[in-house]
Amino acid sequence: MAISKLSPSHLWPTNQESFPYHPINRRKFTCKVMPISAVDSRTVVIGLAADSGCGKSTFMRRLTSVFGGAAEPPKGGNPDSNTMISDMTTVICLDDYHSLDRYERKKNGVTALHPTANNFDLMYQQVKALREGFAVEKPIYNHVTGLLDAPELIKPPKILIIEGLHPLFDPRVRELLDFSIYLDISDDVKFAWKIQRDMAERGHSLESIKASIAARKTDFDAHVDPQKEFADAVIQVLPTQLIPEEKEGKILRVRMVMKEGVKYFDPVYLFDEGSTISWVPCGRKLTCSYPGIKLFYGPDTYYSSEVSVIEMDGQFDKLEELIYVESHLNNISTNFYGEITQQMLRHADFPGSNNGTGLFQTILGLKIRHLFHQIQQKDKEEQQQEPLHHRHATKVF
Ligand SMILES: Nc1ncnc2c1ncn2[C@@H]1O[C@H](COP(=O)(O)OP(=O)(O)OP(=O)(O)O)[C@@H](O)[C@H]1O
Ligand SMILES: O=C(CO)[C@H](O)[C@H](O)COP(=O)(O)O
Repeated sequence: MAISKLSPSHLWPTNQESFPYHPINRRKFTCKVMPISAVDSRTVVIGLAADSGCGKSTFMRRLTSVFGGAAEPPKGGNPDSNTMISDMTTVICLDDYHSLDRYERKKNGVTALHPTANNFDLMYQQVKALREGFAVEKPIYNHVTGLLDAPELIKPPKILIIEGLHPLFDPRVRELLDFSIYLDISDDVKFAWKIQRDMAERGHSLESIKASIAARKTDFDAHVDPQKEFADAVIQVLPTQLIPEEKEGKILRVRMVMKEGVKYFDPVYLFDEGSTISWVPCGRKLTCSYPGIKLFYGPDTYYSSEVSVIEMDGQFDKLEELIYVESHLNNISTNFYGEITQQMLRHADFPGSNNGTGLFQTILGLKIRHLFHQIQQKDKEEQQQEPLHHRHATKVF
């Protein structure tokens, strides 16, 4: 069936057994009513966009660890839940808003990246509700069976992270985000990572990996990639320029593009804010084997927005020596000298810990912590100015 002929009943599963109370189809969407306490600030919402296999889970592990406490699936819930909860954060996977299950997508010849296969109305309503302090019953897309399971209860956390293919696709959802990130992995590197994971860990053949990338390419280019224009920070992962023709993805050139003028976010800089700087730190204080390390910092434009870019090409030999580079970075929002290096050492076994992917993900984690505290502080000040009887109001959705 052509996509244009899909009716709403195809867009949302109506099988009562597998999905007993879908908020949109089975009943009017209601949220559990939760009182907003006088001292709590609202939920801060962060969006992380990337294609599948581009390092979202790894980034999430780095980010949630900055806030402390282990992130775990909801206790006693569906073992195939995609949600991760820690003391401060809840990470929800936007695959849960697929409106077509794997079999319906196949039947209709549509990929999970196409907007038709996703329920953006529900995504918007539920992210908005959580941001405003209401619990929601969110669907679960089961990656094992390819079906939509019964929903799970998500309570409003202090920090909500929505990660997946389309957090920046719908302008209504974009408006709800306090900060957004896009992981932009170049085709060569994406291919190398996919091969490494899907061949080595999942037993897929080279041909099937190539076919899967090709099948997704049109929808990726049309509906996922354009979201990077709207991100507050983009991490671009490219093959190194230190070795000519290197395309294996072993040595990476990683660029962090940071928009200017984003509320509560001051771009990181190297040595001198606003200057253009190229720096090879290898020498007495940093051990570098071939091909070495090169850093770059400077102003630029990105989709007509003013940005600052910081770049690192190459990788560290001794992670503890990262402190030397860290001491020349500014606006990094650390709580103490050496916190970036400490975080990187703590997760030395995560992919990308010896290069710019791990470094910039860690820095963004610290920047998001700073942004969260700033919003909290502002909420507190506003609440103190509000008359007491307004503060104890119970919100009804
Ligand atoms: N920074 C990195 N450096 C090298 N390899 C990486 C990096 N980040 C991720 N990878 C590789 O890519 C694979 C996918 O990473 P990860 O599971 O974090 O991605 P994902 O976007 O969450 O994927 P999916 O959406 O398919 O679950 C990992 O198994 C790892 O091999
Ligand atoms: O791009 C993806 C996001 O993770 C998945 O491919 C999408 O969710 C479809 O899932 P499945 O592979 O189970 O059909």
